[in-house]
Amino acid sequence: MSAATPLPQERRLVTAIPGPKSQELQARKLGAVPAGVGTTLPVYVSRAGGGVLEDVDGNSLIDFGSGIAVTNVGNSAAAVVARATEQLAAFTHTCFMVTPYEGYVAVAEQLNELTPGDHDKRTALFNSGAEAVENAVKIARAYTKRTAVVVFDHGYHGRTNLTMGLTAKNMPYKQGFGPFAPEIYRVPVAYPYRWLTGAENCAAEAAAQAIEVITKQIGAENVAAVIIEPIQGEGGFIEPAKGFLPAIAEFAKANGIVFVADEIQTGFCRTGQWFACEDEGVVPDLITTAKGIAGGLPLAAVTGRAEIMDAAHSGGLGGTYGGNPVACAAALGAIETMRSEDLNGKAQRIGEVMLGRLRAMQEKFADSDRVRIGEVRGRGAMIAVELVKPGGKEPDPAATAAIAKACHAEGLVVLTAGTYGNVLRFLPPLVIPEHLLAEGLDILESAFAGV
Ligand SMILES: Cc1ncc(COP(=O)(O)O)c(CNCCCC(=O)O)c1O
Repeated sequence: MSAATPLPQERRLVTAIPGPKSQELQARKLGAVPAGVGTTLPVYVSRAGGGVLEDVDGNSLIDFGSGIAVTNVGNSAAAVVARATEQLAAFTHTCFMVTPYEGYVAVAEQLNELTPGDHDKRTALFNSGAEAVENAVKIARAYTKRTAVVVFDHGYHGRTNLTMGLTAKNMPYKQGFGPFAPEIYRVPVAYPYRWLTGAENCAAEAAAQAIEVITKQIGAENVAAVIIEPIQGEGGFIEPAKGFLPAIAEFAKANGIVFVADEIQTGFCRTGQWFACEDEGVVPDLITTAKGIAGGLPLAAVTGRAEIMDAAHSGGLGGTYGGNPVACAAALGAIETMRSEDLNGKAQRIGEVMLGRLRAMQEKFADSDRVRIGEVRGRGAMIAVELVKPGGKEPDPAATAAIAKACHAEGLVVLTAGTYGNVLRFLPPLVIPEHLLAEGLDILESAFAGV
């Protein structure tokens, strides 16, 4: 079948998962790729689109992962393919720092318009999320002439040396790869489910603790930037208690600290809004984006207040491939799709369906003597369940892994997350048909029952 043939939106298992051809390819991978490049599910994909991934053995799997929150518009979305194909045939690379091209400027204009705040903005494009975060730090330091960077418990920001230092969880991201950059400081985050005095005062108490660390241990006048995910992704889809983000943003503003929202996982309609900061009306000084930006092509960005972005001297920002023309064309196609298909509305609907079913499952398994759903949380199509052992809040990473494995065997691609490895996260493409969403949740419920 040609790539243009639409994929049947169905779960179809014709072999065990993974099938024989995938197993052959996995054997080749082990002989060609280092073990450090892990694999969640060694199923080798041949085609993908809508809410499914087709593998080399002819199986069709339901996708609750979107390649880790990337294919929001669906794999090979029509507008992405059309624009990227046209660009591929025109030119593939000139280096925007050498001889520029309109696509980069057009993407920057879109991001300046779409991101929160109606102030004058500028956008610089890069290739990966970590690269965007690295550059947000450079820009904040250039603007403030300060060096300290504040990040939060459970935060994740990348795998480069600086972003490993910004990331909280040691394994698998940091172990053995130090030393890490200096001038990085970690403070508490308002994690309602695990806040020791309960969720009610979590936001105020966590903000007070974070601000005390900044003022008493670092010196607010020494801090260039605070960097926070509006919903912490790899840390376990932690929604900071309402009020926490505005309190941190307000403190930053009052102390000349650049407030950086890392929306690499939450951005581009994933949470039912263009950007998750909108939920509490927070307007960041800088925002980092990637993942959903270009329908799967590698592109990342720092967008922010013009006076801050312009603090970096001419030639201080860049890189060979930053804002590659094909990736920019794909991004324009992705953003066009987000608008034309109302993907914010679709994400909100996915959230309604998933939260309803998962809360019913939480009730159904409330008395299980094997595993329980400690919390159902998230917004839009960024939903998760935190799994705990019966009788309390002790994380249950083993049950989490077992349930994910059972889902994989039944042709449902799900991902885990969390500092304690006890979070099942759900990131379906925003274009997933509702019947596949329902079927995926049925598979999940069966996996819970059988753990
Ligand atoms: C908030 C947030 N900031 C930064 C990043 C980093 O983005 P890159 O494009 O992976 O560099 C992420 C990437 N998250 C998925 C990492 C997967 C893995 O490497 O195991 C993120 O979620």
